[in-house]
Amino acid sequence: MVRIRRGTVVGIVATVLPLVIATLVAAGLFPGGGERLVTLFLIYVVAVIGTSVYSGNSGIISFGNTGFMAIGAYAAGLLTISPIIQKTALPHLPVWLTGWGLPFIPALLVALVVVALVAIAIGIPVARLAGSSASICTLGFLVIVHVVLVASSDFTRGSQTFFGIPRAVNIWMALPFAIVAVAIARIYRDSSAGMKLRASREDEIASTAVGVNVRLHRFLAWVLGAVLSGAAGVLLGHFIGAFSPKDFYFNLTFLLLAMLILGGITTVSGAVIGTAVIMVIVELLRKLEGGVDLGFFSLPTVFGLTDIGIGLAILLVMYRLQDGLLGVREIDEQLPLLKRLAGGKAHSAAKPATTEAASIEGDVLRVENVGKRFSGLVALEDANFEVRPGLVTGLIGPNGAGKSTLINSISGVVPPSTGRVTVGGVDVASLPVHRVPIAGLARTFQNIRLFKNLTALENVTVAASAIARDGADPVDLAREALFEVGLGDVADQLAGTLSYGAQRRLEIARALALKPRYLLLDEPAAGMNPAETMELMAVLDRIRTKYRLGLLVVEHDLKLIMRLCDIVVVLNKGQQIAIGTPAEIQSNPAVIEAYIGRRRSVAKHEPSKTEAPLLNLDPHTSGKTA
Ligand SMILES: Nc1ncnc2c1ncn2[C@@H]1O[C@H](COP(=O)(O)OP(=O)(O)OP(=O)(O)O)[C@@H](O)[C@H]1O
Repeated sequence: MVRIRRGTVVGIVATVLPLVIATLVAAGLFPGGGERLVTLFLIYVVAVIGTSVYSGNSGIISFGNTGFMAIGAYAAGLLTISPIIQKTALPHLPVWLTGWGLPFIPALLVALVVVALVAIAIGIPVARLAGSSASICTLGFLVIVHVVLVASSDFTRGSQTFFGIPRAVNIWMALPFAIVAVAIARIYRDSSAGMKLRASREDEIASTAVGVNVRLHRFLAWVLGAVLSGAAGVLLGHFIGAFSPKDFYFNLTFLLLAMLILGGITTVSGAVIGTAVIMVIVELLRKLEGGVDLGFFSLPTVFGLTDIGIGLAILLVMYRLQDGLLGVREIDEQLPLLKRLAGGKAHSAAKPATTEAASIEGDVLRVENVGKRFSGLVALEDANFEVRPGLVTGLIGPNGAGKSTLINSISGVVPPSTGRVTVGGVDVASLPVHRVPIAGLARTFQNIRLFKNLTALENVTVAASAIARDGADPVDLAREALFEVGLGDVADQLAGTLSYGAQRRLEIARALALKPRYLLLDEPAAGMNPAETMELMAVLDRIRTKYRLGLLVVEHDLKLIMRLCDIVVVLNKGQQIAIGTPAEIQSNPAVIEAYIGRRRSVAKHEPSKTEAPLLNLDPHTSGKTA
């Protein structure tokens, strides 16, 4: 079930209020031209929002939504066109399509079913793609729709005008559609599904690592956006009454994308603002395009002035504001008054986690003969060890030893070439990557991989919603995890604006929200100052005791490893060379040789460094030795 929060409702009201006011003003004061213009604006709002549901949340620019508008317009037009006009305009129409003459709403519903079926068929391959490949695919779809419409002259009159569509859409018809489109898009954006897709937009690998099925969510957004675009096409068709395939091609696509990008692609309110701004620019420039005589000065006709103006407006806005006029946050998340109405800052008084430990005794994480080859390079060979609940296992080794490769293999990000990883007997490698966290394994990354344009709370909520069951609210679970790492007070800040140490802890909170049995930490203290490292150690020590979590920690900071770990595994050049307690590892000749060998080769090139101790693993006296 979709939870609709107060903030979402405030956001919807704040976004649709200007639409309602514009409608009332146009209908009351400017019947005729003004009313027509605002009706077109409302239809464009539906169209731009259709594109934004997929493009804004996934970060993949779609050129294909205009294709869905065309399908909607033609499908509904075929059903609403009067049988008499149909006989003259489309004499070769198959019998089963003739004489329907349906009212607007039933025709709209049938057209939306057609659009949804096409979107489902196209969405299966499109959802598998990311970035520019997906964009090119949507462009291909637009071209195909155009060519099919031109070629299917029995149904569409080919490239000639398809006329006789009843003008069933006026301002009062367009307004509720625009309101519903805004509401659907905003509810989707704030829902757990929308948040997951936005997370994948920020970092696909990290989102998969917290249980997001990226393909599924891309697919859902694609179909939802297509249906909204289809509705916009039906509205436009029944507003203008006559159209041809070129009306739903590159020009319209460019116009809609300009509206979306200018306002801010990631927000619903940005889509509405962008639509309004571009409509104003287009109207002004269209008046100037044909030349204007001001009496003392006359402007000549400038061909293409409107398109040039739109292009310049985008350039100007992007130059100053990379994320569009509104940026990455909705209008109600920026204006203090609306923020207060929506509930303001996150309640920092939320209870710290009291949830029972998820660890189950006996569910050991076993790494059995794990190896990884990258083409000819053996990055890792025959790693064998266990991680037990409530214990901290350290993974150390010189640079290039294979530590990250091993963590990636265990967490499923890079499938191992040989061997098995099991949790309580379940083979982790046999699971899709996004199921690995649900099996009890969570991780952080060597280079911080947060969803930077999502708040701290949203970052953690994405993970919490992967495991929330029995009506548990993921937001509450996320707040608990934030408190656990001492970030309760910054819940509403964008992750990218947090300090480095806080970002590292936020990654841990995000992993913790998955309620894992095992937490894999890839260099959690990298780049931290001593105070931040101490704070981190306290957090790690607390959570492993509290939840009986099994921790596997990769670290170059041997001081931290010796203080924190119960068991240490040592890798060198892809081989597991030792395993034992910190004291055993400290006196292990193979380990000393691995580190000393490295120091010797460093010393050859940098003689001044020979004065540093070769290998000092004493937690009380060592510095960073690797
Ligand atoms: N995707 C990849 N393709 C090819 N080679 C890789 C890839 N990832 C890692 N390697 C290689 O595998 C070896 C082990 O790398 P890995 O990053 O696991 O080492 P590490 O112990 O984590 O090093 P560091 O401490 O510097 O992070 C290195 O030789 C590295 O160049």
